[in-house]
Amino acid sequence: MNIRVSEGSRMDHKLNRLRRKIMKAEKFLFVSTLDHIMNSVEVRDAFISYHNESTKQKFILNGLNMTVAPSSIYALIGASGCGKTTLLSCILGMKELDSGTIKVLGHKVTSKKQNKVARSIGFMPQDIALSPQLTIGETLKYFGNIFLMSEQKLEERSHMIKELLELPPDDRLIENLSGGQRRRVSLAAAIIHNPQILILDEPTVGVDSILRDKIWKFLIKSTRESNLSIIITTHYISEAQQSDRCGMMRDGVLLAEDSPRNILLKYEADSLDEAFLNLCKLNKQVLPNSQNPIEVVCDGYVKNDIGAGQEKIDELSHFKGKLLYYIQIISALFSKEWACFKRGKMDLLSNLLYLTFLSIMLMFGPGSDPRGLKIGIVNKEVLDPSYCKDYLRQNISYRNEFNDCIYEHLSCHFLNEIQDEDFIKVHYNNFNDSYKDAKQGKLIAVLEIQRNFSEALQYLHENFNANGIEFSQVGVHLDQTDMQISTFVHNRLMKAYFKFAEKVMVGCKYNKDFVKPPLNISPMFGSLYKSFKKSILPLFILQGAYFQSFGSSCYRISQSKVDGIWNRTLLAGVNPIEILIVQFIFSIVIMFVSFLSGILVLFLSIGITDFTTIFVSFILGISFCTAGIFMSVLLSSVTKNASFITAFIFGGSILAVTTSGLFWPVDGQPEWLQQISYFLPFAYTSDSLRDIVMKGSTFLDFNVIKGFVNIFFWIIATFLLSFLVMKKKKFS
Ligand SMILES: Nc1ncnc2c1ncn2[C@@H]1O[C@H](COP(=O)(O)OP(=O)(O)OP(=O)(O)O)[C@@H](O)[C@H]1O
Repeated sequence: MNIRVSEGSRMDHKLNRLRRKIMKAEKFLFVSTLDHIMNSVEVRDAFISYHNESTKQKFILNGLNMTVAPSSIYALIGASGCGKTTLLSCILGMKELDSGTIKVLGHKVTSKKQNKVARSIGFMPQDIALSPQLTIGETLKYFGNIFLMSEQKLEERSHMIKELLELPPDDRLIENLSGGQRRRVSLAAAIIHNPQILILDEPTVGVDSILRDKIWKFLIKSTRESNLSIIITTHYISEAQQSDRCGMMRDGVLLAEDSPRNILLKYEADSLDEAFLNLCKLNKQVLPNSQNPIEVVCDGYVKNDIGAGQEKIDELSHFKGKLLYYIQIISALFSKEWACFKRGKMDLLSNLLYLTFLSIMLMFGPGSDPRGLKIGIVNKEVLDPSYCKDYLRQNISYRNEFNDCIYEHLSCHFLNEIQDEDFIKVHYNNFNDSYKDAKQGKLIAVLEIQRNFSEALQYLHENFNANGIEFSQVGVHLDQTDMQISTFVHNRLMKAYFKFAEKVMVGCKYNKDFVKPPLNISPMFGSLYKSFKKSILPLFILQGAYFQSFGSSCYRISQSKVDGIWNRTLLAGVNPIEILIVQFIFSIVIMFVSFLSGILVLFLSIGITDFTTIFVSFILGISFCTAGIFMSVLLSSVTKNASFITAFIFGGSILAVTTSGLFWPVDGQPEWLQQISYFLPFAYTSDSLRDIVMKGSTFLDFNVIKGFVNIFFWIIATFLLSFLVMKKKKFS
């Protein structure tokens, strides 16, 4: 029965007929014993389809059947796009079949349930799927740990694999390796735990022929010495000749599945390439739902048990308990995160000190008075400014020697009250010149004082007659382009005028309250002039903290999905919740440091030193960061698209500024927007922080409670939604 077919030689017809008879006999023997055999992998009537742009259904697997025996190498060959990777994804449970069944080591595979035999499988995807910031040593250690290997076994196996695959030194970073070297590390990660089933998606691409030969020898030896089964896809059809069984795939079906020897015989070919070509010609007319022309012939089947990795879990749960299992997995995940994080020094520093930088910027930014603003002065009463200077130098009194009020050059007194540190005064002879400069942006305002300003003021004081009041008024022409600046100019000029008017009143022995507005404004919380920084800057830090926690956690999760390490970790039997717990701990520790340092720097610099205020603000902020991290989990479970995530973060920060009342009170919004603002997590939290800082509110105050309730609503909502999304779509 063991007839050798040397490559290149042609069989004569008689011999071929004889061999076909032998094959039929083998097939008969196999079928009669098939019921008692447990295959490593069984695929039955597998259908899977996608809808393309024109919403036409396209079958990728079209009623496919496949059988992989234990202790064998199964080579899956076929043209690019025929569905090989899709089939492997279904076997691994990453994709769900539309219909049909897949069994791995006797266990039905479904993408929704945790694969019971996950730790018995080793998978090398087509993409590298490794963390570029890890070294080779760290990568192998990571995979060894998540496969629950003991230190000693990991050491032994790493040593053997590194020699076999001729890997570069342990401390070389994956990102600095060549394409071929990366593929070899990826293969090493797939075989490190000595799996019972090995699924390799084009492992020999970019590997030189000598090493390729070495890898094949290793695979063959491994299958002979243990009950390891290997499914390997390859574009090098000649490689498949070394396999025990070969599946020739086209348009989602296996045209043939047999040992290479039998395929050569059956299709009267000298090489598998030729056999594949002959097969394709024969099957040109195969229709989408037609019977699959599969041929099942198996050699040397043996009864099999669940793989070594699974035994290890059972052993572990028996001896050490679930807790130890979690500690091992969580610490493996944590070590990997930390190794990646500490390597990016800039990333580390910017993450930890981001809010401190922001606080320092804020100390000098919003809330400080504008400096160096220029105002134009058109003083028609005293055109020459040096005359005013001389006059004030000699005469600062408002009364003469007879104690009479002097209504003379009062414009000089008024202009003197405008502080030089507030404004630079530029004098003009006429309004038109000043207007031209204002239009070019050289002036922020123009003050126009009438020729008979002093007389008009005297007339008004003595007669209380409204006629001619316009001559006593200073025309203030404001550039309203910038609201903040024009409000500042307005306030400062009003302040200067009231000071001047009060001095005139006192000087002339009138009641100074006469010129005061009839509203006596005094602050209940905060102080009249110094509240702005206190009321607004903590909100900047709060929003900054939210978007830092949201953005950095989102980036880490989606990057692990893009790198492929997310899928590979899940395929090793790790639960997504376990990965997310580590991500959460990692992010919250970073935020703890970043937010604490940021808030301390800011609060102390703006004079908030009360411990309770700092403590309550910190707890509110950290809870808010937690909501940000949960939001990132939700977003990254929906998509790993970097441009969408970036747009979401930027859009979200603008939304936060708009709806938090940071720049404009929420009460100023239309009612429908107010409802959105109070639903989103920004407005109530900002109100709470304002109250904590300005009124000294604590956890028991209503507004603060509202803030916390809003935050916890978002934490719970995003957690539940992420859970639901991940239940449906665990793999990226
Ligand atoms: N999510 C999807 N939506 C639509 N079409 C898809 C999707 N995933 C895969 N396909 C299509 O299914 C077909 C099979 O893809 P698959 O990756 O399994 O091919 P393959 O045989 O592994 O190819 P290669 O050898 O080039 O890797 C391809 O035409 C691919 O474009």
